[in-house]
Amino acid sequence: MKQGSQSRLLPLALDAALVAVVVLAGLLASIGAFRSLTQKAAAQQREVLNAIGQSVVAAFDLQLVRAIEALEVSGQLLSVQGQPSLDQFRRYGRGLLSGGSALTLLEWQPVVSDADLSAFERRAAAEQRGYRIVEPAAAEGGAAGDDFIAARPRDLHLPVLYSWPEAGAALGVDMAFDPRRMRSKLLARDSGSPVASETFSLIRRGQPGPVVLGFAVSAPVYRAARPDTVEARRRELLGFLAGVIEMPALMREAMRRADANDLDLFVYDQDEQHRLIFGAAGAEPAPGEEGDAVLSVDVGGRPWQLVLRPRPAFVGGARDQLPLLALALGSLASLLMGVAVARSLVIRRRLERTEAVLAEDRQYLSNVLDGTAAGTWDWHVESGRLEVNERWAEMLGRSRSELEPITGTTWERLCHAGDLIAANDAMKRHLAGQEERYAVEFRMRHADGRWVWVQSVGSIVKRDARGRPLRLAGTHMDVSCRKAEEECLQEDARALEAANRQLRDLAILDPLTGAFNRRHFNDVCLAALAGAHRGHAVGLCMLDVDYFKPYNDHYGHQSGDAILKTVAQALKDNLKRSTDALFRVGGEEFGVIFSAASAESAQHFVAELGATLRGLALPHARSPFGHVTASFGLAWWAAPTSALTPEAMYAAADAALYEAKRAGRDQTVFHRFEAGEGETLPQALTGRHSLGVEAATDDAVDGPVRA
Ligand SMILES: Nc1nc2c(ncn2[C@@H]2O[C@H](COP(=O)(O)OP(=O)(O)OP(=O)(O)O)[C@@H](O)[C@H]2O)c(=O)[nH]1
Repeated sequence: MKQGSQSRLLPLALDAALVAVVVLAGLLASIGAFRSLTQKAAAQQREVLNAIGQSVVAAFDLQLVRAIEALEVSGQLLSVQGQPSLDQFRRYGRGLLSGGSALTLLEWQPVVSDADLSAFERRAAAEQRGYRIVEPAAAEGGAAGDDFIAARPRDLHLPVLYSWPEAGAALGVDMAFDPRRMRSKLLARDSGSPVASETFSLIRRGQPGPVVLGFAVSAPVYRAARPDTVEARRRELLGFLAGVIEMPALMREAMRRADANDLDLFVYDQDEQHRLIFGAAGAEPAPGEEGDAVLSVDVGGRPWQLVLRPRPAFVGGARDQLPLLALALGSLASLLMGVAVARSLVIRRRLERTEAVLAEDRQYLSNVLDGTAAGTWDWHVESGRLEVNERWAEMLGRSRSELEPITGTTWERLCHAGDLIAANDAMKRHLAGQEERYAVEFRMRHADGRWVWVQSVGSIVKRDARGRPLRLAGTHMDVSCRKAEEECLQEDARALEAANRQLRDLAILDPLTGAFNRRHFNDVCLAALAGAHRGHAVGLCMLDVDYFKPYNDHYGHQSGDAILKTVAQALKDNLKRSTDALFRVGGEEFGVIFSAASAESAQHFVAELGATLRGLALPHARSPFGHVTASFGLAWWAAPTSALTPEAMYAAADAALYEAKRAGRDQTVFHRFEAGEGETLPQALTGRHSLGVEAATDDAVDGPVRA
């Protein structure tokens, strides 16, 4: 039991494992496709981001480049011209700040030594009223208020002498106060080219409001055209033409572009601890995340890093749904494939079970066929092919291989010609639907030459779409033994019938002459009367061979028998109708019952009998007539009724015979009875003329009953 359940569970477990493998493989493939598509989508997204990034950079880079180039050119020009005058500077300012430049402020910052500072301040104040050289009171000089103090003493001062526009400018502020500002300026001095500062809070004296972040691009101005060496540049430095750029203004267009694309923009200054110098409002500045587009820009010698971070809207909008779709469809397909595999496995298991049952049935059928020793046949109607088992051929003392190819013709060739028609008829009746089963018995030729009786039973097992028979199958049984038994039985029956017939003949026939015996007289007489009662006349003729005793005595008993036989045969030959009958009622006495429509025909009939006997001319030495003669007593009833009895008939005919004997023999006495006459036995004869069986004795054969 346990082993059985294990053997059932094992295939189930294998099936489940197979389904799991199929589903898993499908899911893995889907995940693989998802990942590859996701990577592809991410790459595409990066490309899009980079393209947007380029556009964002382009939004401010050109302005910057223009501003820096303009500052450089102006710086070089001033290097040739020397210190600019106020008017000259204003012209520069007007020119540089117009035409889409990123610059919002232009300053002239001459180099002033600490010793010259006071004189310089006085000269400047003479030109610009109230001019004072100051610096922010706090170290971080980004305040917009007036919290300024007189410039502290230092080796070198860089006071803003001119500013364009003047409003909000850091006029008079000594830029040397801030080492950070100075770092870029000194770099510019040494390199001979404009250098951007790091970003800082712009100084906007007298202009309250929010701190504005910006940076300055400082172009060095030398006393002569741009010196070749660093030492010469340091020595010849006249001052700086500084252009101020406000970050919000510079980045406005870039921001707009980033915003329009659902991107957050962050700008980092890479030179100093990766400082965020510009960021989208509300967005959390964070180190570069995966998915960010990072671009590097050179801003007047300072490396900036732009980070574009996709917002959820960008990710959602740009995200390709294909990977998710592929994952979903792949997973669904895997599950469906799993279901399909499971279904096919279930069907296969079911098929296996069905096949096992079928194999069992086949084995059972084979056992039954073996047990019954039946041959099987399977007839393919269209091709005529006949598939048979080995037993089918063995029945005929042959093997299948020696009969191959086996077709309907093979069967016909082996079948007895006398049985073919019956077999074919049975087949036709079954094919026509007249009989539910094809069942027939026929003989088939055995290899040793004898005939084997075969019982063939079968039926249609396959039809085409239109119901026409395609295949018939059935069995062959060797029924030779039964047939032989039947034959014996039939022979026995025939013998029995013959014996019965003989017995019946013995019972009703006289063994010597073959005429009906006396016992049967009554039956025949009654039958004749039954016909007579339907309105026909009837006659009974009794005849007795004359001088028969002397014949026996003279010729011997055997000759006497021969005479009796000859006489009986002659009388039988003269009978006219099937209802006419001859009897031997005693030794040499015969009776003839016959129909005769008239008295004349009855007499004629009897006369013919007499003539026939005479015609035989049988010699009789002891008869006065010289040959065998007989006396006839004829009784004829014109219209007998039911009252007429065999006894009365016999008595009447016998009486006539007696008269014929008395009258001299070899003659006929005729008694004619009209309607109602001679139908009852005269009282005196009652009991003496009974010819019933009980009255018949062997003694009676020895001599006629005489009245
Ligand atoms: N051979 C032979 N003789 C028989 C048979 N039956 C009866 N007989 C004989 O028939 C004879 C009848 O003799 P009868 O009755 O005297 O009559 P009959 O000699 O013919 O004289 P009538 O009838 O008066 O002419 C007897 O001798 C019987 O033995 C038989 O079956 N065979």
